[in-house]
Amino acid sequence: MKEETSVLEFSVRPPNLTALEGASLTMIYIPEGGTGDSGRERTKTFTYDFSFYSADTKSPDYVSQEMVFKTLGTDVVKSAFEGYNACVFAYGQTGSGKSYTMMGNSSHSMYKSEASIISFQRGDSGLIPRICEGLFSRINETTKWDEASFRTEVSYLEIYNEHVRDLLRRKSSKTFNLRVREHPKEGPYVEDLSKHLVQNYGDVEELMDAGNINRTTAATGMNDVSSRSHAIFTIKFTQAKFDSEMPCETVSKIHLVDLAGSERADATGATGVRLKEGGNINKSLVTLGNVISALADLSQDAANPLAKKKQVFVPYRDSVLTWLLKDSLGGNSKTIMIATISPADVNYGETLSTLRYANRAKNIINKPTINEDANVKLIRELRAEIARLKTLLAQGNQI
Ligand SMILES: Nc1ncnc2c1ncn2[C@@H]1O[C@H](COP(=O)(O)OP(=O)(O)OP(=O)(O)O)[C@@H](O)[C@H]1O
Repeated sequence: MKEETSVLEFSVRPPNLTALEGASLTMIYIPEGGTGDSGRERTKTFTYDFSFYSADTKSPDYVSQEMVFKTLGTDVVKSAFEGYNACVFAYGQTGSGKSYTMMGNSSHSMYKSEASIISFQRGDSGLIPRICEGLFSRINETTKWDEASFRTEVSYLEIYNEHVRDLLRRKSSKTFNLRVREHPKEGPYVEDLSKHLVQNYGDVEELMDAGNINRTTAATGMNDVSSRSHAIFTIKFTQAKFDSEMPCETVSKIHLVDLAGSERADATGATGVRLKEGGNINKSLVTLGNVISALADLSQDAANPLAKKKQVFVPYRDSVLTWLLKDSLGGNSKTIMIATISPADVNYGETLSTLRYANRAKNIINKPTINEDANVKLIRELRAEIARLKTLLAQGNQI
């Protein structure tokens, strides 16, 4: 997706299957002699804003979690302070590193055992904890000088079989099957979703850990610690300050999304309940694909003013995921899509499909705007206009 806004990058995780290969900025190369169809064209070229290679820690091209945060996450923190909405979502087949990129290894340790939690390495934390930490470190810096006051709220939900579940509300009958509704001004939201006021990074960490334990996970043929649901961690960040002696308030919403595996159900050897999950997960992802395609068509149309305008319908409401992410897809948000791919040649087909999906997404143009009080904005603009007219008047008087 573009901006005005969006960055698209892909990352390659270390192999847990067979062969190891790498990726350059624009090329994924799978060597001759690898598994699969020998007549198949082996080299495909794609262009993205960034590519991150993390398959081999010893490689000179190796990119750490910290570097990924510095390249993408710091912009999300900056956008929040400027009053823009932001969204990061990770897309890719099961086991390709979506959860690792978004949450890091801490969440997986949670699923495994208490002992793993102790062995969790700080350097392995992903974008969500780093973005939250970045927000609070900047809040502390700013409040030291008394420049502004802040309010930060988080919520954490999962979409599983097209039902929304609150990952942070315990002991409540309203945890499952929450309704998605649409506010005329603020857009789609989840009714009765719990929101938690947080004062520091420690508060966020506690909630993240609780939510991760609540996430539905199930083993599949492809990944033992596989998340079969889409998870959305949302931060609502409000900043109040004085701008040219005028009180002003900005509100930004940051969605951090870990999508379920994008592979087809049959590729995982799934049966029964698992197949049903696969079907529903695909429904959300198919709709996401349709939304991305429709938006890409619209963007191409807009870029060509001479062409006859097509009637394009964007099917946001066809799935819970796309409805909730409506603003992040072609709307008021700075959106980053991260496509994660496996370096194993056995995953050639899925890798290619992920890269094509991401290639389509990069054509989308979002229109982010600063979310601030309309009256304060009007007064600021009028003041700027008065200042401009005064300057013109002064210049006129000099002639
Ligand atoms: N860049 C990486 N460096 C080290 N380990 C990684 C990296 N990427 C992924 N892994 C490891 O590979 C395994 C699978 O990754 P992960 O769970 O993030 O995949 P996923 O795409 O989220 O899968 P799912 O769709 O099932 O949720 C995990 O054990 C994870 O820690």
